[in-house]
Amino acid sequence: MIDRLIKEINKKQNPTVIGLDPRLEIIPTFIKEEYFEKYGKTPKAVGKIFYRFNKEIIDSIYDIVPAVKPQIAMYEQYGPEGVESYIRTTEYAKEKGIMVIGDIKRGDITSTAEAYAEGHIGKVEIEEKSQDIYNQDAITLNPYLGFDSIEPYVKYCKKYDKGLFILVKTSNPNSGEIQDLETNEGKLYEKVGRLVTKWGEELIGESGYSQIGAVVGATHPEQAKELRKIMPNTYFLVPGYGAQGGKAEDLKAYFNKDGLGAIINSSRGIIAAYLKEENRSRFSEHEFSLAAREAALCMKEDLQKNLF
Ligand SMILES: O=c1ccn([C@@H]2O[C@H](COP(=O)(O)O)[C@@H](O)[C@H]2O)c(=O)[nH]1
Repeated sequence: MIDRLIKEINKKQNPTVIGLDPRLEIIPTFIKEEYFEKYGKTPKAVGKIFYRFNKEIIDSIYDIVPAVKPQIAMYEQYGPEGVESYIRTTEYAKEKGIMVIGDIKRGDITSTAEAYAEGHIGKVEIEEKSQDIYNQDAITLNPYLGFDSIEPYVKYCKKYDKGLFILVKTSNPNSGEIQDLETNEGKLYEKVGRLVTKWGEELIGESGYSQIGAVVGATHPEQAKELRKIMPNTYFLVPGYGAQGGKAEDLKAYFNKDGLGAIINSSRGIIAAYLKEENRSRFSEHEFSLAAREAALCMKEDLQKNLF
C-alpha cells in the first residue's frame, strides 16, 4: 500500500490527502432540499446527501490528489444509512483511481480487533464468498492497548497490501495531557513512535517505507522533528493543516530528505472552501466543488513553495 501511495504522490506531485468529513451545515442548500423533499428529514436523506456531495468533490479533485480520508464518525452518527454512504463513497473514490485512508481510529482487545481488521482491511467470508466491504487502502488505529490489539491488522496488511496509520502525536490542543507524559524512555509519544517503528519493521516496501505509518499532527512541529529522527522509515499522516492552524512553513520537519515521508491532510479547509469569507462572492453554492478544487490546488502550491 505504501509503495502504491508513494507512486500516486509522485505521479501527482502532491503530498496531500483530502478529508471527506461531510456535515449538514456545510452542504449546499440545493442538495439538501432535493433529498429532504424525496425522503423527508431522515437518516436515509442524509446518507444520500453526503454521497452526492462527496461524489462531486471526488470528481473535482481525483486528477490532482493521491488520496481521500473519509472520517467515519460523520457517517456513523446517522446509523446504517450513514455507513452505507461511507461505503459508497470509498467505492466511488476507488473507481476514480484515488486511494482511501479510512479514519476509523479503532483500538480493542485481540478478539475484537480481529473482527474490526477483517471487516475494514480484510475480506469477510459469507458462505465461501469473500468480500472487501469497506474498500479502504489504509486505516487509522489507536495504539493504547498495545501490540496484541494491532497484530490482527498487521496480518491483513501483509495479505492484502493494506496500510495502517497509528496515532503517535495527535493534533488536538490537549494531546499533551497523556501523549507528552515523561516515561523512563522519554516522552510517551516518543515511546509510542519507537514501538510503531518496531511493529513496522517487517513491512517495509520497495520504497524503503513501512506499511505501518503514524499520525503526527501538523500543530506539533517540534515533536515531529524528534519523531522524524526516531522513525526514518515511517510515513506520517499529518492532520491539522488549515482549519486547526497548522502551517506549511512548519511542515518541513515532517518530511525526510528524499522529499517523502509525510502526507498532509485538510478536510474542512477544502470541502467547505466555498463558505470561506473570501470565496462567498466568487463561488455560488452550486460551485462548491470548483472552490474545493481551487483550495486543493492552493494547498499543493503552498506546500511546494514552503517545503521543496
Ligand atoms: O490527530 C488527529 C487525528 C485525526 N484527525 C482527523 O483529521 C481531520 C481533520 O479535519 P480538519 O477539518 O482539516 O481540521 C478530522 O477528520 C479529524 O478527526 C485530526 O484532526 N487530528
